[in-house]
Amino acid sequence: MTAELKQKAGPSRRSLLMGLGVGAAAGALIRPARPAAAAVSAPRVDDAPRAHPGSMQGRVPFYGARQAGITTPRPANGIIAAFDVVAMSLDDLERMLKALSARAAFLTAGGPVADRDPKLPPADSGILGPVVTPDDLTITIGLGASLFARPWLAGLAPAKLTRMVEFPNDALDPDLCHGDLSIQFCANTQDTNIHALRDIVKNLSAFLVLRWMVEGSVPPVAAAADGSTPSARNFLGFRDGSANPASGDAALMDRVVWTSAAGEPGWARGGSYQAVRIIRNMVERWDRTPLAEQERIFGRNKVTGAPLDGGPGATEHDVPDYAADPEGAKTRLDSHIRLANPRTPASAANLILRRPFNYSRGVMKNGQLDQGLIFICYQSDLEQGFITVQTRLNGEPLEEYIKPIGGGYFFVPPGATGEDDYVGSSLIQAARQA
Ligand SMILES: C=CC1=C(C)c2cc3[nH]c(cc4nc(cc5[nH]c(cc1n2)c(C)c5CCC(=O)O)C(CCC(=O)O)=C4C)c(C)c3C=C
Ligand SMILES: [Fe+2]
Repeated sequence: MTAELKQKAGPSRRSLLMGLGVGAAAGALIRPARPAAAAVSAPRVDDAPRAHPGSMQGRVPFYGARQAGITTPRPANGIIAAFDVVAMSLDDLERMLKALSARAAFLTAGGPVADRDPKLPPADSGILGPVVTPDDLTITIGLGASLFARPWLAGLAPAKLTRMVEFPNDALDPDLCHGDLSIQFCANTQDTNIHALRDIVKNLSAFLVLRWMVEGSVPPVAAAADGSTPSARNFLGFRDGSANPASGDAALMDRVVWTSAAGEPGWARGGSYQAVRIIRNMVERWDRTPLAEQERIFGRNKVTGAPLDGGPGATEHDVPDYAADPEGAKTRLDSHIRLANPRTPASAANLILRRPFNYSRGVMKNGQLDQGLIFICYQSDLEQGFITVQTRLNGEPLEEYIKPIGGGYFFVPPGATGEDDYVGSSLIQAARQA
């Protein structure tokens, strides 16, 4: 059909879609015309999707003594992916770690992609266009217990790294568990994370086989003045992260998050243990549960996030006084926050830094929403941290509404200090000297 004929035939499908929106265009074909007074405001051509309001130029340095993505502010989007490593020797592993660090350094810094040669597959997926925007991307690399089963890494496993075992309320799906290596991607937009994942999958295909991955997000919030990540609501509607230790407090992070030389192989100093749990939420059941019961289960006010023993002006940052409530009249003894952190002198050793994302993956075969929490936490000691806290939570009333289905434990090695270094270099050196 010529352009002239097209014009005579009436508005094109493209102009209908642009001017009215897909739903309105489809509706116009099947619904009777509405009276003019009830019409919605006139469609405008500039109603097309808008660009992301942020500049996407924010950078979080990849190089540093510690890996980024742990105590750095949490952006709105995350992906956690686990891989099996194809490496027959220590040299292979070193090649993989060097290549992975090089890709991560580029992706987090951003810049133009390589020139296009029509005879070759494009160097870049093109998802972000010809110039990769850094978008506050962090790429955090962790190593699983199974990697340390390789003979050439014998005796070098981090002291507390184990394979995740099933807790009583778990229904672990083997296709969503464990892995030799984890990569946590965090950025302002999910496109940036997906671009980075695709880049790594492509450029490291000789060494890394994707095992499982989950995408998540949290409502965007600005970092606190000290660089800590504020709370954000989870899919049960509660503020999550209120009592997180302040990630902007370097001395606290040295104790809670980063491994010291004590009890660990020397190469592991300055790293952190990463516990990942994919926890399905039974949101339909939750949404039929009375508000007061929901609040008792967590031990916090749903709107303000304040502990239940607070007065009218209480805030989410108030510290509950459990000593004044020994019977649990205000904050139930089996409430989530009281079990997770009883706030005794002894339980100070079990602090963890949480960095979760909400996930939503459509509908399950039984017609229920597939939603939940990608629970990710970091600690200097996996046994004292996640494992002890989860053990205290076993049997909590919240279990009626949640089901852990996957995850794994990983050790995040110290960071790469510059372009001539790579994540995992201290491990490779230790293995060569062993
Ligand atoms: C083993 C560790 C934890 C798991 C697993 C976990 C799952 C989980 N948590 C929420 C929602 C909330 N958790 C909150 C506090 C909180 N949770 C843990 C640990 C685990 N949670 C800790 C250590 C704490 C802090 C306790 C404290 O110091 O007082 C809260 C309250 C607000 C907050 O501080 O973040 C909420 C809400 C869900 C939905 C969930 C599994 C799906
Ligand atoms: Fe929690």
